[in-house]
Amino acid sequence: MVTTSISGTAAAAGAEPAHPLEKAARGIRAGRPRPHRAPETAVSGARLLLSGLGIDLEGESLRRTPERMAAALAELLTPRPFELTTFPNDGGYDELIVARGIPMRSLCEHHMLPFVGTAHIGYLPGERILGLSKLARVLEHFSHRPQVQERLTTQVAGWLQEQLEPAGVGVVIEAEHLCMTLRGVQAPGTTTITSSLLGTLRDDGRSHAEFLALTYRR
Ligand SMILES: Nc1nc2c(ncn2[C@@H]2O[C@H](COP(=O)(O)OP(=O)(O)OP(=O)(O)O)[C@@H](O)[C@H]2O)c(=O)[nH]1
Ligand SMILES: [Zn+2]
Repeated sequence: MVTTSISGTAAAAGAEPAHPLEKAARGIRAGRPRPHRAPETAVSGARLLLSGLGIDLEGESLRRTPERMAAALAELLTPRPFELTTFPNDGGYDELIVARGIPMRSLCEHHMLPFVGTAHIGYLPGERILGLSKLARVLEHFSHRPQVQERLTTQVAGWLQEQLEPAGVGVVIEAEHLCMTLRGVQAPGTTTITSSLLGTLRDDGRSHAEFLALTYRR
């Protein structure tokens, strides 16, 4: 079973906005808890960072921006808990199971900017098969932390191999790193492809080729 490893803490409430429409919107939202709150130290840090960059935080629109910014980052760094549901492989299914095109987003640990793309995750089953949604949940679990794409790819593959004990596992991720396309070298359109193949998918030529053919099909 996988459980949440990071949890947000309550941030200080922002000043009550003056505009009646905004008050009404807050009233509508009041029935449900804000999904993510960042610690006050993170809110203070965001305020300091923005001020240091010369951004004027006075005024209704920007007054709560440090709180929102810290909460947004907390959201991106907090995986949702889930249970790993598996079933007996009663039918003796022994071909590949591949979830293609799973959307992924994570934060590059060097710049704390998003990298965004798709993942293809598959395995060759052993004694048990996995609830299909769990392939996407495992990806989300390892995406919600400061990451590099290579580590994310190997963590997802390694974890599935360890927990499910299949005959083989394959993970391919293709992502755009905003730190590379929006800033710095500014190479728009560049995507990075990483892969991790374990067990039969690594060692057996036919399985290896079949997995890559399935994942690279457009
Ligand atoms: N290997 C790897 N590198 C990454 C990943 N995400 C970002 N990077 C790179 O991390 C490197 C950090 O390099 P630095 O030279 O310290 O940072 P920088 O001065 O901002 O570099 P530029 O991005 O080239 O402007 C950059 O080359 C990024 O492209 C990733 O997932 N994997
Ligand atoms: Zn980066």
